Amino acid sequence: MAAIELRGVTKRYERRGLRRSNVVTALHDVDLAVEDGEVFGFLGPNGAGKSTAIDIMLDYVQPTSGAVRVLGHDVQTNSVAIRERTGVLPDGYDAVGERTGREHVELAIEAKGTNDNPDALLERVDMLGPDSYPVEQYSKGMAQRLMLAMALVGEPDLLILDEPSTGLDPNGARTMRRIVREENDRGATVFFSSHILEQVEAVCDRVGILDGGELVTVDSIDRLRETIGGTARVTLECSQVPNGAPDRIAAIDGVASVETNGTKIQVACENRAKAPVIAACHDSATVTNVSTTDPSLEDLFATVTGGGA
Ligand SMILES: Nc1ncnc2c1ncn2[C@@H]1O[C@H](COP(=O)(O)OP(=O)(O)OP(=O)(O)O)[C@@H](O)[C@H]1O
Repeated sequence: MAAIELRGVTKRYERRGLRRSNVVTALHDVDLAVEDGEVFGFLGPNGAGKSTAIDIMLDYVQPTSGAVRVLGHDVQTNSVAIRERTGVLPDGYDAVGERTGREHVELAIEAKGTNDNPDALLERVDMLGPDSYPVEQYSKGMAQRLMLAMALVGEPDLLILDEPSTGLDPNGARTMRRIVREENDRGATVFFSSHILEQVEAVCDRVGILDGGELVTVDSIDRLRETIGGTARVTLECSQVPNGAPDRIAAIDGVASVETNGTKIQVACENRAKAPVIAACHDSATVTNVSTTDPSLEDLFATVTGGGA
């Protein structure tokens, strides 16, 4: 079963300007199915429509047209049933008020009617300790960790995390990745949007890339690498770079550039050309070391969206 299903979803907003108003299409005819048990990463440049799509999944915003089902329910007629089984980390949460972090977690437990242990939840996000003072004194990263603890209440079947790494230091980002994996191992579906491509690459089964309101691609990162290509790099260290080797490598289909530096040959090429490059070098020299890097998700993102990450 699909945990999240969007069919032909379009969302238009009326944007009121100082002089005149116009209509913005935030999502255009989006079809998407996130399977039960997946970790799905939702990527896209600023203004691509990611938050709008998430708000529609949570029934905070209604689509102009199209249908949305979450955990088997229609979001517009059954949002209460969905929210009971979903943990949400909203984008840009502003921690205000005099309640402590622990009190916020207790309220979330009460609202969901579960018997979670607040200390255990706070400990999972490394917030046991700073949990006892008012959240208005929290830093951005602390507020983000607290929101994550609240999202985990009740072992939700679905976690929807909007830009979960916002404000987190590297330790916080690692905690976030660990929790995403633990929740997924428990059986939860995790859907999260992010600009931080390494985060997505580290934990996601599949990614969807949204650009200008259109879902331009949905695939596993490995398959995206294969289909989109991008630049791989091969560095070969030889006892001595033989005459003619750079030219022979440059002639291989898919090779973009060849540079030599002392006993090193550095090659930029398409993924498919890596093996022939290594073989050509082995044929003509004694190779002492080979290292390769795949095109990064950042390269893929730039290729798909026609810009930078
Ligand atoms: N309430 C609103 N009224 C008018 N336009 C809106 C509204 N909310 C979003 N938009 C517009 O819809 C488009 C998509 O915005 P959205 O916030 O969904 O993008 P996003 O991918 O989440 O961006 P970011 O990565 O910057 O958070 C943008 O052009 C934005 O200006």
